Amino acid sequence: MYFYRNQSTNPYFNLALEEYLFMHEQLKMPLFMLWQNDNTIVVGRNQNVMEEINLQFVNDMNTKVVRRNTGGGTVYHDLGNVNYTFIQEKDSSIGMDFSQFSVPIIKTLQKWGVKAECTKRNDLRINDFKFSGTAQTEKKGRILHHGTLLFNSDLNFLRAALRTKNDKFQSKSIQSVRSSITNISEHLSEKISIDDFFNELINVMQAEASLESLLLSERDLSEINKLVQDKYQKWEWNYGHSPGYQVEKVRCLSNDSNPIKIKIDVNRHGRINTIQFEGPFNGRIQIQDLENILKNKEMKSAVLLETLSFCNINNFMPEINSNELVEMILN
Ligand SMILES: Nc1ncnc2c1ncn2[C@@H]1O[C@H](COP(=O)(O)OC(=O)CCCC[C@@H]2CCSS2)[C@@H](O)[C@H]1O
Repeated sequence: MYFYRNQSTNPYFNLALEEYLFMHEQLKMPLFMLWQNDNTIVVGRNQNVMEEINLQFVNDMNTKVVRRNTGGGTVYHDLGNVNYTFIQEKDSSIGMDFSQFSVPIIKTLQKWGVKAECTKRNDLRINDFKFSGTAQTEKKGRILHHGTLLFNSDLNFLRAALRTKNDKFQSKSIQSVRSSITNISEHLSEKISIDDFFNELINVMQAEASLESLLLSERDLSEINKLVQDKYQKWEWNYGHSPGYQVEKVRCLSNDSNPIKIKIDVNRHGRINTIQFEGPFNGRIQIQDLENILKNKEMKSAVLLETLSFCNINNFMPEINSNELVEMILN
């Protein structure tokens, strides 16, 4: 089996690398890769970012948001979380049973006296608390199966980043399955570092199949970086790609305690189909102008701010602060 210890912690690069390894015909298989992302939310292919994350917190904390190619829910990664990826030919023995990929992880934890179990959804749990989520995809007779391992992540940060408001969403997007979570390190009786954990996992894998290091060429790296530029760093993929949705939310301006109801219909490219404001502005002709001006604009801070400044909203509706309005629309 080929092994790649990916040292990059940049999520855009890492997801591009995974896609490249999976799609590249000439690369060698089966492959096992270990990697980490620094401070990142990773959403599933068919999810709506706006429905899954606390955008305000994520922006304030400079957390990156990136969409992956596999289905399933939203997870948080930091340097206390380890990711693994298997890429191999799909033989008939796998079928829909991906539990075999958790065997090395369960064995590694067993060495330290920790009993982990694989659920029907292929989550890994200790005493019913989840520490690993997995997802997979298949193409051209190959499968990619990957998973997270919470070793000593910041679980409070994780909960805050994934905490959502009570806004009403309607969409066909896949919802995350929220669970009670735990870090592996909480269950270890000896002091074991994340590097020890990496090394033990590699030892266990080595005992199962001899590992040969995979080397990437300059050409591979330049193709991966192209994928970063063209896809993984782009708003269009990470935010815009969500299935279309409608959201209804209630917010207040800081200088007015009357609630404003905002109804937004967003298409599958992240653009506003229609937007309606109800409340203190009811009946004002200018609000209809505002609703029209916002049509077809991306649900993106810079675009909305530019639109509002272009139409000089503060001249005709001085009670509205553009920054505040954009926050209300997006968050
Ligand atoms: N890092 C991490 N590990 C395990 N569980 C997590 C993590 N972050 C959040 N969660 C919990 O899982 C649910 C979502 O569970 P859900 O089952 O909906 O989604 C998943 O598990 C997807 C796993 C994707 C794995 C990929 C591997 C490499 S790139 S990402 C979330 O609401 C939290 O309760």
